Amino acid sequence: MSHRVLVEAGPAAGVAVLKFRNPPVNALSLEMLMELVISLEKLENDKAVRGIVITAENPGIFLAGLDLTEMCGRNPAHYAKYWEAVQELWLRLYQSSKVLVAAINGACPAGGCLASLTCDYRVMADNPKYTIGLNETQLGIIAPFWFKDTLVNTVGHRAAEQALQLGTLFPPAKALQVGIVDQVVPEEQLQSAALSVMAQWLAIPDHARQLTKTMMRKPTVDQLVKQREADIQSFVGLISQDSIQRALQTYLQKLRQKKG
Ligand SMILES: CCCCCCCCC/C=C/C(=O)SCCNC(=O)CCNC(=O)[C@H](O)C(C)(C)COP(=O)(O)OP(=O)(O)OC[C@H]1O[C@@H](n2cnc3c(N)ncnc32)[C@H](O)[C@@H]1OP(=O)(O)O
Repeated sequence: MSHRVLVEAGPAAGVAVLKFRNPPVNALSLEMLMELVISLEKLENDKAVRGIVITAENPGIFLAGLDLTEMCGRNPAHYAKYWEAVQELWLRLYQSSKVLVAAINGACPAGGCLASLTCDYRVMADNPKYTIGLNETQLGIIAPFWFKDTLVNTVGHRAAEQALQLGTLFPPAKALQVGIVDQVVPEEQLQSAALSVMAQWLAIPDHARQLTKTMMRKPTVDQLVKQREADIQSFVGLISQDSIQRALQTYLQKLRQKKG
């Protein structure tokens, strides 16, 4: 049974809705990653499902990204296991044969942004409190090459370079301008807008759309597939460094103090 991921039949035939529900912030813990991978595998094998809307159960936070506590103060074996799960989720999402539409109803930093970038289309709620982007540099860490490639494939090289170096978190209107999201709609219309876009994509014959998607994405996927183990080792090496651990601890501390 999945606790952190809710899968519901959508209101339209052939559409499922996958909802994140991992309080307080929908961080991608190891358990959450594993549950997502299992849910996606089930959906992938379900012939009745042609499209998946991905959203958060509770508006406010779409996905807070990777769980920082999985990357702090753990041992190398844990880091390796965690990173393999992050890779696995990206591979499942990016290679999904289904139409994926992200209905972004909250904050969407780093790993959250990455997850939405694997979708075929992103609709974001027009709430200035919500931001989206790969903000890794702001944490003193570096987005791995396949995070970078996913962004480049979406917004182009120049916009990706600037966004990545600055670790920019874009509010909705700016995100639309840069092309990180495809559409911004009033918050109360988010789900209906996502479903209406889904209907447009589902009007295309599956096999033609799927082969086209594979053609577009395969070179990026192959880059990771051919060096998965090296990518894990590189992550473990970097994340274990004292300076990186200190940077992450400081960032977590800042998040916690923000409240007091
Ligand atoms: C060179 C080397 C390269 C090595 C290569 C490294 C590559 C790694 C790539 C990394 C990818 C990532 O996704 S890194 C993660 C990036 N994520 C972020 O920067 C998001 C940080 N979070 C936020 O901005 C905010 O929390 C936000 C999501 C907007 C929600 O704000 P709110 O005010 O509603 O809630 P908060 O009070 O801030 O948070 C509630 C609690 O959740 C915790 N929390 C928040 N985000 C968390 C997170 N991602 N992981 C764990 N815990 C988190 C807070 O600490 C609080 O804990 P308590 O105080 O204890 O209750």
